[in-house]
Amino acid sequence: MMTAALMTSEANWDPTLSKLVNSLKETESLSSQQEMDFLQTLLESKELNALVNVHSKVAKIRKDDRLAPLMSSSLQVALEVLEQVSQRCHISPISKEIFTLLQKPHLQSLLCAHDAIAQKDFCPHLPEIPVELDEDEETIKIVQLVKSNEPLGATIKTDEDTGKIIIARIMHGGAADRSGLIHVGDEVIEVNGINVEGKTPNDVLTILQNSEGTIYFKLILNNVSKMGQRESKVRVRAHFDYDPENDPYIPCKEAGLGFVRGEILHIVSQDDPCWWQARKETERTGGAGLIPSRPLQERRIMHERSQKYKDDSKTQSVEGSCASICSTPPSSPNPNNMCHGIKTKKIMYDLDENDDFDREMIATYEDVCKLYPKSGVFRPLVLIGAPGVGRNELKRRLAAMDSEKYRSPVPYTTRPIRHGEVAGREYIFVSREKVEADIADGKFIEFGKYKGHLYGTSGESVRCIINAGCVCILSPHYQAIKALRTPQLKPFIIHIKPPSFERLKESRTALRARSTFDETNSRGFTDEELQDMIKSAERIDYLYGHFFDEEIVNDDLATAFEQLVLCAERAETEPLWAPSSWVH
Ligand SMILES: Nc1ncnc2c1ncn2[C@@H]1O[C@H](COP(=O)(O)OP(=O)(O)OP(=O)(O)O)[C@@H](O)[C@H]1O
Repeated sequence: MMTAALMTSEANWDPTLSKLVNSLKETESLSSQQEMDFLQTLLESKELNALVNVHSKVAKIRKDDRLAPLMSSSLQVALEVLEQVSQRCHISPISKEIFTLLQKPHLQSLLCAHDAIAQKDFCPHLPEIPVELDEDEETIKIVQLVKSNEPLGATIKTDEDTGKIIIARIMHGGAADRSGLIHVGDEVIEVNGINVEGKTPNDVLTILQNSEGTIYFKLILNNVSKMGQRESKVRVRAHFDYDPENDPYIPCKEAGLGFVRGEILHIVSQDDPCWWQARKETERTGGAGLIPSRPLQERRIMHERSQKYKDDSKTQSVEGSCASICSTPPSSPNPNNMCHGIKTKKIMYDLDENDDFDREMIATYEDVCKLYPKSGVFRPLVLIGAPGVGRNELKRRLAAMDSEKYRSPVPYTTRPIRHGEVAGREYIFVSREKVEADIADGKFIEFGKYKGHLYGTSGESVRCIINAGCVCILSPHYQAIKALRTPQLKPFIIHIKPPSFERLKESRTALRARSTFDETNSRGFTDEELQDMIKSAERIDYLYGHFFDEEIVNDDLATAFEQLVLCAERAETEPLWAPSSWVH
């Protein structure tokens, strides 16, 4: 026979398939010749035979205990080891080697593939066989839950079309979720024997609040969404403070999750367009809470701003008086500059509109990932702060501590070279045309104008320092944050803040600080300048607070410097949260 001849000629033909083909002609129940032909073609196909062969081999290998994986989370373990050894890299060469090895993308991909196989992630995930339900037939279920101090972790609402009470959401990890008995979309018919038809969600809530011990729900199951909800892996950094107690629109205050700006949140569900479910990264156990979704929060901010602008236009705000932002020219790395009395001047940055633009930026949540330190490549340290607060003083001290390691780029200027200056030491002296062209090409990370001359720092000079394996320290004008915060530079940004007015005055007087608002640096700060410093710091915090990795209050200089050294060490050795776009 043709079939038998074809099959026996193939050395690796699966015997089960041959048997099936041979038994086909004996099958009388298949009356249709068309069906017989179809089956015969399928069973004789090379593709099916190859698949069956692979399957048999995998099944055989899986029986061999020696090949059983020891664990299915090797990548996770590797990342944990990475985190541990990262703190020891600078003291142990072995740790450093392990650190470099574990960072290799090939090794991580290998572990990832291993885990996928160990978790049998290759098995097909077939959809559940649908239960054939009569259209009119409803599945009614009595669910029994014991009331405790823990909230139920579910919210209800009135269905807009039917007016029935339905389960609106189940909080991840909450009591309802863990019970596995209640699902989104289930219709509530009775609570503790009380029919809820025609009642509002608040009525139902009152019934629940007044119940003691066991609570019975009579539910009509929603057959569509019985599948378990999967947790998303998204982590975000909150760019605003949120307190559910003060939110009149949250569907259920008790289910809300409050947080402050800068906290890292694990978003476990984004199913609802308005209310996400999240957990704090630092509190890994317990149920999730409700937070406003990004689109909802953006709409709220837009609304608040339009209200504020309306009010502002009525009462000419004093804001206008601090619209022009002052800063010193990018200071040179000349070690002589470490002494007081060097030329520090006011520069009027031509970026006032930019400042308004920053105010327009809608900061809600930023997707973040852990950024692991790379040996030999240091993140630039960026010191942001109000003019005169002490950024350059701290920068100079860091460079003085280890001048081989901590370096600042030499700024460019269009002003003529002065007596005693060395080209390339204090400044790189260039023509106005060149600076203007470079600014237009986006080559400067910061620039400003003073007495008709341009000053600026080029991105290239920053990259040179990084590529030389040094830590680049920058103290730019705060508007430079946007240009600096790129996946290429991955800066570690520190806000140097002034202390209270009293402490500011006391500390600056004690060390005979020189005012940077005075061209000749011949006097101390006036009270007004110190007040301006505090106001300016508040403004910087308002505009850019969400971008800061750390904050240092520059009260006692020695303490502030110690904190800066610790920050520098953290940036070098610890895996830290950073925008996802910097990691992927
Ligand atoms: N914690 C402190 N206590 C006392 N004096 C300080 C402190 N920090 C800085 N100073 C002094 O304050 C003055 C201004 O500091 P610095 O030049 O570093 O300010 P800056 O932030 O770089 O200002 P600008 O942006 O205007 O250049 C200097 O004389 C400095 O020595």
